[in-house]
Amino acid sequence: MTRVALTGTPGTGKTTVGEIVAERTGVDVIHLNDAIREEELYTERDAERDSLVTDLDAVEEWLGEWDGVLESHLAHHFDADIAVVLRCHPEELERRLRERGESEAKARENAESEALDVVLAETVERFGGDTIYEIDTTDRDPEDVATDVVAAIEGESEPRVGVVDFIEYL
Ligand SMILES: Nc1ncnc2c1ncn2[C@@H]1O[C@H](COP(=O)(O)OP(=O)(O)OP(=O)(O)O)[C@@H](O)[C@H]1O
Repeated sequence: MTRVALTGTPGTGKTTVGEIVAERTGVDVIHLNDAIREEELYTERDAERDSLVTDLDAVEEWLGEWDGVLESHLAHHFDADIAVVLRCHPEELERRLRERGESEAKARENAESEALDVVLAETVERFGGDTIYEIDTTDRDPEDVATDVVAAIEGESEPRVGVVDFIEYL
């Protein structure tokens, strides 16, 4: 097994898809956001944003030589053999986040970040183009998206970047 970074803007479906991939393949999946809280891998609490400031070095150390699927919007900040970047049209992303109970401001902020390809750009900067599998989840079932992720993990599909253009949302 190798290490896979499963990343994407919040709401693109990483947790949902990660769980399906784990069930289908038996591969170990770490939901990093949970681990950061449970293992106290943070430097401080950001009271204003009601969030934790991740200690990237502490996470790196905690991960050690672990192999499996690392699922988080921060997953691409750590070493991995391949990166899978989930994408979602900003309008659908906003809807998903609102349905999940996020504030309008938070949903809008994430939708704008998705329109600007922020996570993809960060992932390309770290991984280069040859080990990234970008997958559009818009109008798709999580089960179908999981099938694409498994294909990427098992080396049955080609790396690809540049599959969406959401800039008109802005
Ligand atoms: N392919 C999909 N189609 C429709 N809805 C989806 C899809 N994937 C996930 N969802 C829904 O969107 C919401 C967000 O999904 P999920 O929590 O898996 O996203 P996430 O990327 O892990 O977010 P976060 O980074 O905040 O943990 C959930 O309510 C989920 O049911």
